[in-house]
Amino acid sequence: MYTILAADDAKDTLMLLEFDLQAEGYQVLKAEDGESALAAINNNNVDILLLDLYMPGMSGIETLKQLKATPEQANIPVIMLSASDDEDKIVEALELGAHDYVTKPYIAKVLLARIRNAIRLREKTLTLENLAKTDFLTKLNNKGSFEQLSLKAINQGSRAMNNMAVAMIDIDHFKAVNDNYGHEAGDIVLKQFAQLLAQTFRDYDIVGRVGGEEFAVCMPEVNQHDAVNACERFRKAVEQTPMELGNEQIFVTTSIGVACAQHIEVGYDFNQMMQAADKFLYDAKQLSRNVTLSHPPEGQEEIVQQTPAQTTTVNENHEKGFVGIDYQVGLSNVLGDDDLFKEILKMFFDDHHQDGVKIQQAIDTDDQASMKHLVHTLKGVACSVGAMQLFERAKQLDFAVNDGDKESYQGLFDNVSFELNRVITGIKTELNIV
Ligand SMILES: Nc1nc2c(ncn2[C@@H]2O[C@H](COP(=O)(O)OP(=O)(O)OP(=O)(O)O)[C@@H](O)[C@H]2O)c(=O)[nH]1
Repeated sequence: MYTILAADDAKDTLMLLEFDLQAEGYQVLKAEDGESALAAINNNNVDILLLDLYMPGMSGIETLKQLKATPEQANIPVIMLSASDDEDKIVEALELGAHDYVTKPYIAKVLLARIRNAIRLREKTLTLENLAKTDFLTKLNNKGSFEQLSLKAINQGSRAMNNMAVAMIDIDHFKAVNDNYGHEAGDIVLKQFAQLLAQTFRDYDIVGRVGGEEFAVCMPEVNQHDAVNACERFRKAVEQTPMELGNEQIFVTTSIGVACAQHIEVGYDFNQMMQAADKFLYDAKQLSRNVTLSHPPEGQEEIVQQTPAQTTTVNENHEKGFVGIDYQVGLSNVLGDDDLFKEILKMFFDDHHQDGVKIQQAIDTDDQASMKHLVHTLKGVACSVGAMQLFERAKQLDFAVNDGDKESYQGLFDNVSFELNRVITGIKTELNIV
């Protein structure tokens, strides 16, 4: 149902308008001066404003100017009502952005037709506004809209609002998803990830996609403890929720940085808070990934929530046993001794679950010797436990290391890391390692 606000100082006109418009099924709000009209627009979703030119206090022209100066309200169509034939005023109103004008006493049939016209404009404008605010792929708020809504929450709620938290959320090793499954599959993962994000947070949290594989949540009225808990709930949900890629399911993980502020006031620098959350996200990526990181509450250690292993994993073989491992190949290497093979897998887990972090460090510090040792060892043990995909990927990186082809290290390593995470998580799950 459309809501029409009628602003006129003549009570009889207001009554008549209410009667005619309600009969057509519109919801009608009434204001007797410009100030009350603007207040009513602030507090309601007004679709059309019928605005008298001459009112005591704030005139129709002044009210129109203020409305057009408020970005979120500037697109509400305004139909001026005028008993005068002051053509200059009517022209002025139209030039200030009024959609139409109607002379009083009005003819109901004509006024209703003009309102229907204005409603068509309103619908088109709302559609365009929504398109401009929405991320085309995930249908979440885009970056601009996320920031605008968060600022609005600060400025609207500031009198009552004590706390606010912002989380920056990034999918781990997303490039490897694209590389291994294709860009289209990457898009499907982004959509499902976004859906999970919108489902997990509260309705009044503001959720947006702020970069390629980067998302953000603004949580009004939340203290740090609750914000970190909410993010942890989401991080675990991601870890446990299969992303459906047609015949295949893959699992991804996510890293999260959370920044909080207390005693939020009008004009609070939201950008600063986003930057702080971004910094924690960066630290989370450096630390291990699949982790939520936030600043310490007064006098306490940094808040880190983490599961022991990263869990970027694909589980298409899950029901068959250890993910990413050809069990029969590994088993045959120990002459079919099942218990011994499981012990070896446990040793593989103990010795190599941090290899991803170590190799990344070696790349970052250009430590060729460590790189060579780590990759070569990983390649060898991957083969001996039957992790054949991991073996193939480590082999390619090993070649590049031997050739000193540094430019390709990071790309090849991302593939190794992705596969290593699958294998490590599979072993952890199958052997119930906590
Ligand atoms: N499919 C798809 N991929 C995207 C989109 N936007 C960005 N990407 C990809 O996201 C990847 C981001 O990779 P990186 O910034 O290297 O980060 P990452 O691989 O997620 O690794 P970490 O963040 O360090 O864990 C790039 O490969 C981009 O091409 C998109 O809309 N669709």
